[in-house]
Amino acid sequence: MVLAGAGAYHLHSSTRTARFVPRTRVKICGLTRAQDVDAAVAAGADALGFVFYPASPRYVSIAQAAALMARVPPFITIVGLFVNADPAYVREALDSLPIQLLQFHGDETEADCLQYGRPYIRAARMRPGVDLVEYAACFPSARGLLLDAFVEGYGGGGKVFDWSLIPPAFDRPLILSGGLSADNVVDAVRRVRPWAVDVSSGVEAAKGIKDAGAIAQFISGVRDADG
Ligand SMILES: O=C(O)c1ccccc1N[C@@H]1O[C@H](COP(=O)(O)O)[C@@H](O)[C@H]1O
Repeated sequence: MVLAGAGAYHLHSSTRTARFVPRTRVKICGLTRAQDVDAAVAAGADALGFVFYPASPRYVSIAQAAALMARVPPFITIVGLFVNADPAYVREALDSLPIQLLQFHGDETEADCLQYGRPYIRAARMRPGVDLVEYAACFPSARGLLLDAFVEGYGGGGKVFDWSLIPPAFDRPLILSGGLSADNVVDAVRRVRPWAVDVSSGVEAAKGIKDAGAIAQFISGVRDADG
């Protein structure tokens, strides 16, 4: 590996040739409290996720989200997460809030995701038998594929999936999630070399309540793995 500014050259797992990998982006998801937004920003998060799925313990209303998002400084991406939402609700959120990227985590089709004319990432619920290449081909307009473990309730389950299900030469931006924490993120980044990692449960003291120390440790682990 050769260090190069904010990124590094790593051996590509399938071709064994060196490939430049910029620093791994970090998204902290499921923020419900002002102090947790501040902690994620202070720790160096690249993106913050807000869950607009009423069944989630991390659900925030549009009014709550407005207050939380107002704290976010420039150049940190604000992500709105939806699960099989009524399009009118998504539109209301987009009209009222500074959401920069949509995350669709339910059973949405590409047409469902595209109707808002905004950049989006599409969650793939990973379990044995899922063909990621085939799945990704259904979402050519997605800016990236977010890989999460298949869990009841669509996501945020704190469960790790088998990373060997990811095809080695997959050529779309990958956001790795599902049961990540400071304990496994170094290994995850070194093995998968994703574009970004996304975490919710693994940096929580309780559901929807983030732990500032765990967020800082998580991001520090990602930086170590990048090093
Ligand atoms: O966070 C939630 O409650 C949630 C609910 C429904 C769909 C997705 C949700 N969160 C996303 O799930 C993954 C994995 O989270 P975890 O780290 O395993 O808890 C992550 O992308 C969250 O953004």
